[in-house]
Amino acid sequence: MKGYVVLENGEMFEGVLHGKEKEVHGEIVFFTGMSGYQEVLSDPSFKGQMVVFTYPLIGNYGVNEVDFESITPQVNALLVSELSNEGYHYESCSSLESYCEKHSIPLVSGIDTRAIVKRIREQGDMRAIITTDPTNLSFNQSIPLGQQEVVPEVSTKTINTYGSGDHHIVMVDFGYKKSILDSLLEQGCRVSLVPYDTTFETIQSLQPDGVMYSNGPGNPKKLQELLPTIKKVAMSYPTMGICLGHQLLALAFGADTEKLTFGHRGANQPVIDLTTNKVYMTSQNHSYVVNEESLEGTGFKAKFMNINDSSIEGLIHKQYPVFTVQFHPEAHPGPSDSEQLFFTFIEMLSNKGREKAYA
Ligand SMILES: NC(=O)CC[C@H](N)C(=O)O
Repeated sequence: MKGYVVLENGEMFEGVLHGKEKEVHGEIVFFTGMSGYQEVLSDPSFKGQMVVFTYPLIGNYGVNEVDFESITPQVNALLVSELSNEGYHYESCSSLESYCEKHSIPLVSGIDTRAIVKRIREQGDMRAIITTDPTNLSFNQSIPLGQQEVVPEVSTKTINTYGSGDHHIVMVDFGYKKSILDSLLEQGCRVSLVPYDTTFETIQSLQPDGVMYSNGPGNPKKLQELLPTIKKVAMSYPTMGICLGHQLLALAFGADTEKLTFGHRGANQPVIDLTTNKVYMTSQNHSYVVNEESLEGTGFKAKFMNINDSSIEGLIHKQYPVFTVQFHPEAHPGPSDSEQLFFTFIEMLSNKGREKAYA
C-alpha cells in the first residue's frame, strides 16, 4: 500500500508502507551508518523518533537474535530507500519487513531518503507524520520537539544485578544499551542496574566501586530534578557517563547543553582525544551537546572533541575521578576503536589507575 511521509515544513514524500496501516507522529532524524539497523531500531535513545537511513540498501542481512540493544523495538518508524525483503546471513531469523510487521513498526521503503536528509540538514530535526491518507493532517504541537519525558518509559523499574565479577558498578539506567552492560561484564564487573531516579542513599547502600550513567532518549534538561543526586554521586564514587549520562553529569556540575541542528547519528564520527591527539572513529547517536564556554568554573575540562564540527565529545573532571563521553565506546553499531575507555574506567576504580588516567 502507498505510504506518505509528511514533514512539518509541508513537504510530502511517497513510498510503500509495509506493516500495519496506522498514522504515526514523531521526530524525524537520520542515521548515516552503512549497517546496524537492528541496533538502531532497538536502541532506547531513539525512543519516539523516526529514523531515515542514508545508506540506500537496508535489510540485506535480516534480523538476528543477538544484536538487539533492548528487548523491544524503540523507534516510531523506519524510512529506507531500497528494502531487501530477504535477509541473507547465517544468523538471520527473520526479514526486517516481517520483524517490523510483527511489532507494528511502520516501515516505509522506496522513499527519496536523500531529499529528506537534505531537508533535515537545512532546516533541522522536525516533526513528521507517516500516513496512508495525507489529507487533513495536523501535527501534534502539544509535544514540542525534545520536550517529551521519555526516560521514565524506558528505564528499569527494579534493581537487577548482572554478572559476578570483582568490580561492582551501579549503572543508572536512562534507557541503557545492552552493549554497555556487556562491555562492563567483559571488564570483569558485577553490574547493578538501577532506575533513573534512584536516590543517593540507595546507591550508597549498594556499596558500588564505581557508577555508570547510561545513554538515553530526549533532552537532558528535562531531568533537572536528578542533577543534585548526580553531582553528589560523582563527588563520592569514580563515575563514567555515556551520551545522555555525559550530558547530565555536565549539567550537574553547572555546565549547559544545547541542541544541534540535525544531530550526529552514525558509525564514523571522528573524535580527537585532546590529551593524546589520537583520533578515534566513533559510533554516535545524539541531538544535544555540551556547550564548551559553559565548562568554565565547573571543574570539567574538554577531553574529546568532534573533528567535523568541533563540538565537545567528552569531559574529564579536574578534581574528582569522573569522565564522560558523548559518543559510544561500546559501539554496536560501529567501530570499537574507543572500547578501551571501559578499561580506563575500571582502572580509575583504584588509586593507582586514577593517577594513570590523570597523568
Ligand atoms: N544516545 C544518547 O544517550 C542520546 C542522548 C540525548 N538523548 C541526545 O539526543 O543528545
